[in-house]
Amino acid sequence: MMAYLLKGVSILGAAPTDLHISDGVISAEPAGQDAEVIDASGLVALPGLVDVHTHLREPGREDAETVETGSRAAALGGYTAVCAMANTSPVADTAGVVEQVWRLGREAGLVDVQPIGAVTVGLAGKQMAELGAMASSAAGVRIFSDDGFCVADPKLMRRALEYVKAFDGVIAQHAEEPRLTEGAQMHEGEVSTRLGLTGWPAVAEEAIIARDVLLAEHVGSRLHVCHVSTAGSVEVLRQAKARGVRVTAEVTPHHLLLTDELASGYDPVFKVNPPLRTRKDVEALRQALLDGVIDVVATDHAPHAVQDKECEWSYARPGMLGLETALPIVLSVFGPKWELIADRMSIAPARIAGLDSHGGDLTRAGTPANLTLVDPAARWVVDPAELASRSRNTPYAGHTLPGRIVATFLRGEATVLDGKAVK
Ligand SMILES: NC(=O)N[C@@H](CC(=O)O)C(=O)O
Ligand SMILES: [Zn+2]
Repeated sequence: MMAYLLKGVSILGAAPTDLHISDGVISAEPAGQDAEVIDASGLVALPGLVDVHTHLREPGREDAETVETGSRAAALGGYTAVCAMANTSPVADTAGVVEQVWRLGREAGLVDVQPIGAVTVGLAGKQMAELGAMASSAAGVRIFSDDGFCVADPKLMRRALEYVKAFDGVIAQHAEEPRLTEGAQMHEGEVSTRLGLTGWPAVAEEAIIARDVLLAEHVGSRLHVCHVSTAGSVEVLRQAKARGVRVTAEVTPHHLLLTDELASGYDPVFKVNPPLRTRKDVEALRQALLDGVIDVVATDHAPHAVQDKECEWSYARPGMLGLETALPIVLSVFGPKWELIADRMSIAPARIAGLDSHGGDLTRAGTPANLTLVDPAARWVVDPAELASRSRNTPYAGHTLPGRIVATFLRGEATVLDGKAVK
């Protein structure tokens, strides 16, 4: 096993120090002659990023992404763990499928791939999937979600919340009241009116979150809200948290930056669920992340094949890439608030997902060496053709972003060095 000496690194923005990695952990002692020395002056070390919402598309849509290509994109983005959403084909609604995804993740060996299990059979919202079997499988599923679809039936949602309580699982809800979003193409507001496109009203998200925090409170179980996108949702969450409801929430980098105005050009790269909202929503989401009302940044990395994205707006699939641009976008929005970034992108998501070996304290000997090195001074231009993802649907093509991932380590082994994936 390789040993590393990161010379002059700044841990979370603190004064430069030497960081030793050996035997897969942070070490107090230099490893000796054999350690590979990395000049880390000017670089910031963060605990490896953890994404609680990634679409890897395998099995079923390997033309858009595979566990391996998505894992590589993740490592290059500074991630050491990703939670793979269940909306694959077949759906990850049995122990067999989640174990398959988990095994493919191990084989790729670039990040820890933690499968998310479906809440309902086939994501159809009718019958509960075998949550217990997925939880006790080799994959050890902790998060369950029908993401892509909402668990709209309140009785099913209640039962699922009750069921996962037994093994401290969590239901991650894609909050969208389907009756309020029929035919929706974008956020309902001034821009949709001008463009003549059917709108996805904010209340379709807020009504489900309001219902679900009440259900979670009633049951005393854990709820996680996926990709929160509106100012009203933030207020519902703020009140629920103040009452002590066991709810956590995520926001995507794109909802922290982009607005519905971008639909005006009819470029489907900006079509996503939930839709890009207004400047007021963006401001509320930023404040909520700072306040901790929103716990984590999650990418909702949603790769799509060219034919599913480079077509007319109404036919295009919703979703955008996220893994390779998440940290730079967060850095561009908040600046070098490293403690905040480490908490919202590593420590809190690791806690939500139950990934105990991630999000650790890099100043403590014995912490598993899951970390990433960022060059905050480096700026780079996003070129979709250069991304490791198998898909090209980044909304940031041509944008100059701050912050380059220089190296990533998974249990002390480099997965990225000099900004390149090692395999
Ligand atoms: N976010 C998206 O627009 N799309 C996701 C599903 C989802 O997260 O809702 C996808 O799987 O493509
Ligand atoms: Zn979703």
